[in-house]
Amino acid sequence: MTQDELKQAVARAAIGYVVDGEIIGVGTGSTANFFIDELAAIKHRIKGTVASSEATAARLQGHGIPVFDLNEVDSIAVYIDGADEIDASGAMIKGGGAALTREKIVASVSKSFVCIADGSKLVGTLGKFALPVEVIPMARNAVFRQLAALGGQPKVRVKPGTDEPFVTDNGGHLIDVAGLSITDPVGLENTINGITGVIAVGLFAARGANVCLLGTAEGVKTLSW
Ligand SMILES: O=C(CO)[C@H](O)[C@H](O)COP(=O)(O)O
Repeated sequence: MTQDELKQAVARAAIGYVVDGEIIGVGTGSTANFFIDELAAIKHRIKGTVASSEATAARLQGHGIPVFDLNEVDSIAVYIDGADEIDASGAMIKGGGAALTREKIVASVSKSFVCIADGSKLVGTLGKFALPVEVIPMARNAVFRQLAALGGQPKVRVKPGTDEPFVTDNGGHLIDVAGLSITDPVGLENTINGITGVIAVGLFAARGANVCLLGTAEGVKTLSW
């Protein structure tokens, strides 16, 4: 099976976690896009969605699926999203698609987090994928120096084909930190959250996944915490 077929399989399996009549939180990225396309077929069963990025909102709306502003919503039944890496405890690195801050916000008000990922995303120790950190633009270099002091190799994410910093949906800049071996995900999440100028770090450990639907050649495996 191709990686896209594995992503499609977990996206389809995630439909089983959609709660009828409720608001569903929807993540960002290629796996989440497969999920949105599956959700379109059962859109009449849900009240609507909250999107974790402008791109996700546009895809949902393109399917005629209602998208609510988070400020209009009291609670979200389930949040369904991909990951760049997930470990055996359900801790994740996210933000390869630049949506980490809104993903973290939507996940934080959701009753459960269902991670959908192809099998390549399951790792023993987080950190092979460079850890994204969203920062306030004026603090970019100050945060960069503090991230370097933690032992990684930070790099400012740029707009494709330019030397200009990439700008997120929130107007933030991104620093991707390579070379970290994250043996204490909750501790590192707290440490990076404590750096002034950081908007959010793409470590989802204090609040990790409750379920992971993992696409493998042998079928979709379910991990739960
Ligand atoms: O965190 C994310 C976006 O900010 C995505 O969930 C993550 O990058 C995985 O993407 P994909 O499903 O395309 O592999």
